[in-house]
Amino acid sequence: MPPTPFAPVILGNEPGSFPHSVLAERHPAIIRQVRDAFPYGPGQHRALDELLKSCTEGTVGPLPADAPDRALWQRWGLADHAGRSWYDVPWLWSESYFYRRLLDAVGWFGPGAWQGVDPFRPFKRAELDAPATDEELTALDALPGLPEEERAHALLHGSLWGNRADLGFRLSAEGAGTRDPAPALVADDSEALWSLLPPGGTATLVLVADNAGRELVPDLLLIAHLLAEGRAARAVLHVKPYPYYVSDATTADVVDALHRLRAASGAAAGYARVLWSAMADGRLTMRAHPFSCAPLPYAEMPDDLRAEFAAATLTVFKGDLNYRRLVGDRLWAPTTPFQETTGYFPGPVAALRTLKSDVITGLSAATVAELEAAEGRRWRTGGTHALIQADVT
Ligand SMILES: O=P(O)(O)OC[C@H]1O[C@](O)(CO)[C@@H](O)[C@@H]1O
Repeated sequence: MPPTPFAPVILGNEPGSFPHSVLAERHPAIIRQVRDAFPYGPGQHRALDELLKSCTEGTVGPLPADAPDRALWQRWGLADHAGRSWYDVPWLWSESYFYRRLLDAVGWFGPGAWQGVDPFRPFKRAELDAPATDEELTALDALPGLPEEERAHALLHGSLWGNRADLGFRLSAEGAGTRDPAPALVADDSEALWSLLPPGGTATLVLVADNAGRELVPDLLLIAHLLAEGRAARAVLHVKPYPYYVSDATTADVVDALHRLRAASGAAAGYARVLWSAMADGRLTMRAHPFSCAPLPYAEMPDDLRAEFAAATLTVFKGDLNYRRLVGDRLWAPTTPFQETTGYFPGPVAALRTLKSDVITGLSAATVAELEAAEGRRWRTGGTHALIQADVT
């Protein structure tokens, strides 16, 4: 076996760093926004106050004694991290635990009247209902006349750039895009990806979703195209079992997105019909595995999930957080081959991601030099660059 490459795990304890700003500024802002969005009672306000104090100045505390997932979290690192500063434990862990505690504070896990009320729903709904979503759905009407390969390319890129909450259907150069051209991809293994999904094949595609709203809609459109054109015989959409990282997609968000598509006119409604019937006959299924919200890299996934990914023709991970979990939330040298960091993965795997955190692998030295000369470190976190990477060996 080749030696496992090493890179330091990212922590949030360096003032001035991006991870530190997420813990020190973004998390308090999220608490403020959630508090403003709901008519919570005194108990919830008190719990939010306590969380705010704990996550900014305090230490990681235990889960409530009756939490249904207490044993799971103990195994996922709570036993080791309890009592330590939120800044000194792995950043991925700290962020995940923040969302878990936020749900406790607002009563998501119940019992009680607030059980199952998603504290991020107003933000997700607003995005789905925005006029920009209408524009993006209308843009689909340009697709039906195009050759299949061009439609597949446009929808793959729509799903990729949807991670920036921007469908941006970028048709090939001669296509009818009205937006500014997308910045060049920093890595593009799309040929390898397509090689596993030929038209008329028998592929099983697993798509590990990221955000709801304007990312999930183009993800669903891509799945609809793959099923309709026989590039996938079956698709499995992995969503989160509970609200997470503000906008991550849950089952309820998929239902909302499908309703949004079904209510649209033109080509969008046609895609909705494909999806609706694929769900009815079992060609499209959903999974909400507990590990989807785990504070751990996928290298530590449980056996049942490993078996599921092993059986797929291709697993596609969407978005920044899933990328961090796929390759490991570490400060890799950017030229570390992607395939070296995903060597543990049990089947062919691809990532569609816009760059929103420091983690990066698989770039050429020339690309890194170019990005750094132009932008310093900003290209890593600004969400203006994207990649399609694949390990299909
Ligand atoms: O929605 P995405 O693409 O997973 O991005 C979520 C991102 O939010 C951050 O955690 C910051 O909160 C990123 O670094 C992270 O990976």
